[in-house]
Amino acid sequence: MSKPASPPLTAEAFAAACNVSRETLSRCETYLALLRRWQPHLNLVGPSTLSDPWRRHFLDSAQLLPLMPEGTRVVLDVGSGAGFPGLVLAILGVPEVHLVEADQRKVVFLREAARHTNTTVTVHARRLETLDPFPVDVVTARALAPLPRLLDWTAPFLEKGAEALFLKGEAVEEELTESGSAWMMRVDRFPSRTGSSGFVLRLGEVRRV
Ligand SMILES: C[S@@+](CC[C@H](N)C(=O)[O-])C[C@H]1O[C@@H](n2cnc3c(N)ncnc32)[C@H](O)[C@@H]1O
Repeated sequence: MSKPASPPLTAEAFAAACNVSRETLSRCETYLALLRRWQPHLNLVGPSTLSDPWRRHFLDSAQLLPLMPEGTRVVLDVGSGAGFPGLVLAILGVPEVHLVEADQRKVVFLREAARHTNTTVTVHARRLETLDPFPVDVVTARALAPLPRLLDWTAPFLEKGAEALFLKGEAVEEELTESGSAWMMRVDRFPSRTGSSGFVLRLGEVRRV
């Protein structure tokens, strides 16, 4: 028998699960309201995910925070789209967040969402492959590319010592196997806290073989 679907996570349950203050939750609510307003025009996220946004987007993003190395200051989120996970991490207090997004219309949304939520982020309106590397502590990505391509694209940052936190689906083992011949790295997997069949993949000491 298949697992019954969980009821949608409430904003309050998200806040309790992630230890989010009332003020921070209110900024997340502002972000979600803007996302709902822009969604019909830009199709920013899968439409069905908006029936459970606190689980599918906010908890999915926020679960990365406790997996970051202590003292993390700078996060680079690649292929940010509507801002998941990067903008949520900035709202939750990561001091310096860089969002990389190639689609100019999504870039406009990201800048508006940052303005409406009073969040300081740097939005790089370009393809990741054209971004000159700079020191970052953590690289994040969700739904951008299969692992081998993701590693190629983010290597300039990871080979300088950054850790990766990639949100991955259930095919994570196949993706790791495909990457294995080209990369040496420390790998940790964490089952998604959203209850999906996905994983957070944490990679460190990434080196090309
Ligand atoms: C499927 S969406 C995922 C967006 C977001 N991370 C999420 O999970 O909701 C992938 C995003 O990556 C952007 N993108 C794809 N290739 C890119 C690249 N090489 N550099 C920067 N952005 C890219 C696309 O424009 C799109 O917004």
